[in-house]
Amino acid sequence: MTMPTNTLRHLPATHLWLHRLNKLQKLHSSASLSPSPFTQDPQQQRQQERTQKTQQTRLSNSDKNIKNDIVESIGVNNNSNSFFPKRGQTLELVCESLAFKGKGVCKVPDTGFVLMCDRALPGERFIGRVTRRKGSYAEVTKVKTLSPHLDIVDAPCEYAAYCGGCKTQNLVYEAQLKAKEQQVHGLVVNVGKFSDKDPEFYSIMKPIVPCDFQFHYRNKMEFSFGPQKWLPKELIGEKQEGSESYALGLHAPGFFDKVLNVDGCLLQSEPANTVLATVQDCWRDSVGLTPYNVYSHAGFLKHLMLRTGRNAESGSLELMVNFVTSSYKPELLKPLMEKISAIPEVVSIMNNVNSSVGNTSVGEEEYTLYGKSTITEVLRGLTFQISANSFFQTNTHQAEVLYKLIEDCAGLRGDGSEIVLDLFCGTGTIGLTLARGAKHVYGYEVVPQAISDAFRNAELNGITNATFVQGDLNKIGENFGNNFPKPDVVISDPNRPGMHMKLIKFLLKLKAPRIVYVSCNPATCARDLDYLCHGVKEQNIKGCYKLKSLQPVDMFPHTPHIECVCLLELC
Ligand SMILES: C[S@@+](CC[C@H](N)C(=O)[O-])C[C@H]1O[C@@H](n2cnc3c(N)ncnc32)[C@H](O)[C@@H]1O
Repeated sequence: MTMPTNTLRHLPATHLWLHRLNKLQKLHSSASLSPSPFTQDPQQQRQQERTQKTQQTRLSNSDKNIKNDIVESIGVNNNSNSFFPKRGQTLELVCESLAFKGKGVCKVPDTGFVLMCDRALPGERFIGRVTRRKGSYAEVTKVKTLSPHLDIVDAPCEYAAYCGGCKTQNLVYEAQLKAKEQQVHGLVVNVGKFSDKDPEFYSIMKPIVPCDFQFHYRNKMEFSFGPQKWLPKELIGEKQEGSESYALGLHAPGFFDKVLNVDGCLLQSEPANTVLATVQDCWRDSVGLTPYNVYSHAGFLKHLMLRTGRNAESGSLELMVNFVTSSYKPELLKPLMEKISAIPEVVSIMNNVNSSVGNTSVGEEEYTLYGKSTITEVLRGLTFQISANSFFQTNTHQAEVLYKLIEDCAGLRGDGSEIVLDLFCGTGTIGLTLARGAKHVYGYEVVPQAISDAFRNAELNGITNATFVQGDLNKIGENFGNNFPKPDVVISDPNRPGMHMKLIKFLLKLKAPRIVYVSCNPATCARDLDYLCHGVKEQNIKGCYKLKSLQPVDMFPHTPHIECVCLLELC
């Protein structure tokens, strides 16, 4: 768990406003943070509330239930009679732990009512203002730190306090790991209903696997263009005009329309930072390169996506630069391309054209402007070709660790006699790494492009015993399972909502000897483990699996994300 010294290098505070901000923060010695780091005019505030309302109504019932379960996982059953937080009320609070989205958990003394606070760290004492009540808990905004957490460190990134990416850069890494481990423990006990009084519990729950590299670990970053730089409240007076106010950077936390201009990101590779700095240097001076406006839908540049891979033969880094634009006008990108293609690691410049009013980065059309259309990456000895929109694990180094754990849990005999079912297979990476020791791998995935990538990856690596099928695992019918033999091992790697009840029922009926459940959301993971092991009482369904091990893995230091690899064996 060492941090390479070069990763601690501070980005130079290139902007006057950042210099001033750093100074201001030092003066206030982290004791005086404004309720919101970003200014909001009333119209913006209303827009934010409307967006959040829409997002809330989109939450499915199961999402709502799991949120309540998560609050329970903090160890409190909030009784609404015990405490009615009023909007605007200020309270002195102590942050106890971190919960979903990295929010700090605090409890009202005496009643134990749960309050969640963004960017509050475990052990920190602060004054919080109640912003809204959300079902069984309320949200507070930090007004002033009274005493900081003991494990506080200087965040190496100058944008850390404002950017939506990193939430805990100012917490020493060991404390980040401890907080993540505690979060998983709470969820497994309270949502998963596994007792930590059981003598076996601590041999099942493994300590979290740290990430060797806490910076420069991301192989893919997406930056957005915007017509206005989003400034912290303290520095709003320094607003710039004209093209100088155009932004290229990361979204302010929770805002799809506000872009914090950044010159570099400590989570991506050094060559990717060189590309970003090169684009920042010249895009505002180039004629016709206007940023896309998410309200008026005018403008050309939508996103800049940077992917870092490795040349399979030489092992050297190679970079793909992908411009997402609202129309196809390659002549406008020419001046940028000339500068970027001179960077030795850049082997591919792509243009995804997305003319829809939505702000997604996948284009209806894709053009290769320079070099090749894919880059390669090596994982567990296999070579993968990655196109601009392919899904690939975003931390390659830690994916090696994760996939080794998955292989160990799968426990294939290696004699080529066993069948593997790889659910939510993406581009087939897990299944393909297991195919060497299996008789046949069957992968299921909803995205058609990922399925064609999986077939191409199989071919590239000379793997002939893998079949990939496109289909929605939330909509499986009675016939699902008729097209493949009974598996010896099921790998299930769903995205954040976890597994649909239809799939849980299918697995309980299928009764494969082993299930390796890989999860990027410990809350839905704990819920699904409960269903598979203890059953679903309301539906009179019995569980038939025993949890043998649960291994949290830190794939994304400084962010709230936690990955878990769980091994279940048929009782
Ligand atoms: C966490 S990723 C795992 C990808 C892959 N196992 C890997 O390690 O690279 C989850 C995958 O599930 C797919 N997915 C999401 N919902 C799905 C559904 N309802 N049916 C099938 N696949 C789905 C996503 O497209 C994504 O590729």
